[in-house]
Amino acid sequence: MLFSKAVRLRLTKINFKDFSTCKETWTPSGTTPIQYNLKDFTVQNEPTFSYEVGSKERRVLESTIKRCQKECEEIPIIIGGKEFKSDRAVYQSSPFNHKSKIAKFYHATPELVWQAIVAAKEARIKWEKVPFEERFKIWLKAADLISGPWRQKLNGATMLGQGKTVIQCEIDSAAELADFLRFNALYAREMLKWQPISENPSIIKNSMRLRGLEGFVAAVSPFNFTAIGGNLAYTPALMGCAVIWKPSDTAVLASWRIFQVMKEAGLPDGVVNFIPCDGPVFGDSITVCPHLACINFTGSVATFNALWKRVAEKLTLYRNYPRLVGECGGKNFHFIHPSANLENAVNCTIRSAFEYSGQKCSACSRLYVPQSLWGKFKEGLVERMKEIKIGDPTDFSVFSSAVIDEKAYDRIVGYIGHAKRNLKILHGGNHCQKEGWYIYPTLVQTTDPADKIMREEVFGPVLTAFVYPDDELENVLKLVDETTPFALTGSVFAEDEAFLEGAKETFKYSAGNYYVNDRSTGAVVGQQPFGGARHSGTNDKAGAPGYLHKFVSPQTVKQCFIPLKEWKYSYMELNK
Ligand SMILES: NC(=O)c1ccc[n+]([C@@H]2O[C@H](COP(=O)([O-])OP(=O)(O)OC[C@H]3O[C@@H](n4cnc5c(N)ncnc54)[C@H](O)[C@@H]3O)[C@@H](O)[C@H]2O)c1
Ligand SMILES: N[C@@H](CCC=O)C(=O)O
Repeated sequence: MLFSKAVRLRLTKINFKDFSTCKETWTPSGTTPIQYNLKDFTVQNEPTFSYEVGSKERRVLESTIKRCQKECEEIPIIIGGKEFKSDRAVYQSSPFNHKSKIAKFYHATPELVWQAIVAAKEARIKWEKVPFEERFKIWLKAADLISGPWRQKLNGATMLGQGKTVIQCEIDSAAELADFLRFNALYAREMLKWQPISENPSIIKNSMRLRGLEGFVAAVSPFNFTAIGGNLAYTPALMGCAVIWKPSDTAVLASWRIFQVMKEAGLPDGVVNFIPCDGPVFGDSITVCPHLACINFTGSVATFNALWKRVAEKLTLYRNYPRLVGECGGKNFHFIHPSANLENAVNCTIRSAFEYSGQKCSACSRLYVPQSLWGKFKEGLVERMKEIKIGDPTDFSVFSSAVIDEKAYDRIVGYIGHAKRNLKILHGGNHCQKEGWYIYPTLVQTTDPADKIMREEVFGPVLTAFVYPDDELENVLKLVDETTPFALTGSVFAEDEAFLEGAKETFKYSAGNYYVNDRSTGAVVGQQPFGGARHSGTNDKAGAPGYLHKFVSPQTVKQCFIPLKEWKYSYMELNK
């Protein structure tokens, strides 16, 4: 059965054939009802709330957090709408209080992964026939649920599970997630409008239909952005694919909330299957299936390379060439020109390097400052770093919290150890794992611009500065471009227009998201489509229309209305 009883009841009230007149209203609690004309809807970025003391949103979030902290929620594996468990129980705990378990879940066995593939393939047959307008309806409803009644459930799960402060939750699990759903529905609608030319449609009619990918899509998501998991799993579904979604172990609760919202919005069972699993077990299971149509991945370069290699080894096994969409790591730069506005550059650097403890793929981790500005720049950074409060994010006065888990803690501590032994630590360098995985904001100075700390992704609150002689500007620009294999984000700070023009050319391939006089983080769906090339990924730009093309296999149809009465060409007759 394609739809649950509740969804069937809802669908019978709506005439899906006449979308030019269909206006449906959803009323998320506490928000103004939004009217969508499904043929011509427009969308806007979801505004973020302020969480002032005494505000309604703050009260609701605080009570959600309390409830969530009291229970350790049990989360099932979901295959074709049915719940499963395995004997491999795993717990998600708060990074800032590793004794506090917030969720118990189960790792799927290879057998369950295969069962999910079968369920997805079956669900796809019916799902692909569901008209796009009907899919848009589900997506827009889900976005409204996220803006309204589900907002704090998502924010609470992201705060407790991934250690994000309220503003970091709000821009991720509320705004970015709702934006992905609404903007992708809009982009899909625009995509449908394009049709090939039919010079005389009464003789020949050309058309193109957008088919979902044949087989199944495996969505594999990282821990650090709740919204990215939602985009990875549900954008292929919007385009008619069926998905098995492996969330990150350290973001399971927030990912589960997305799954619940999409179900409530009316997504039929089996279209997206929720499969928590050990990473390599999942990778090995999906890559031996001939029906693998796409891996939609975000995470580290090492994991994406491992998956790519597995697919390459099995290439002749597959019915289709699997599409590999991968957004990976970064080694993002802030380049300060002598003409820069110092205060802006310092503030932007603090936010980019230390918000969410540097655990954004876009976080600034290498800084280039001219000798002429270094004294004041360093002073400005250190002054602000002393003011940064690190702690439990349920205390709304903290700027950032602990890093995600022990593995991340050990990796970052390793880089700090390297800096202590070989470089100069200007501020910070301390860490403590007693209660949570705490690493304090750290500023390092290196005289070797090719040191490993300038080349490798640290993914923590460690910023390394290289001070360059003002008269070496051109060489340093080239150095910035050539130092690392990554090309995700980068920012240039300058008031000198001629320099900015030149730098834009030098850095043409150094960053997929290039910023001028702004921080290297904080891309907004629809405004700064996100992704990088080189080893930062396949640069398919989440949050832009082109992304959707990865999940369709278009079919061109030419229909002829005039029978062919002669097989010979006329010139053949003339030459007889
Ligand atoms: N470019 C972007 O848009 C973007 C966005 C967010 C995060 N990132 C990157 O993600 C990384 C941080 O996230 P992470 O620590 O969750 O990354 P990760 O690579 O450790 O894990 C990502 C996902 O892959 C799974 N996994 C691990 N091994 C696997 C395997 N062999 N087969 C299949 N799946 C496997 C994990 O369980 C997880 O769900 C950083 O490198 C960061 O830069 C990039
Ligand atoms: N899109 C986010 C980064 C996502 C990766 O972690 C930003 O622009 O800061």
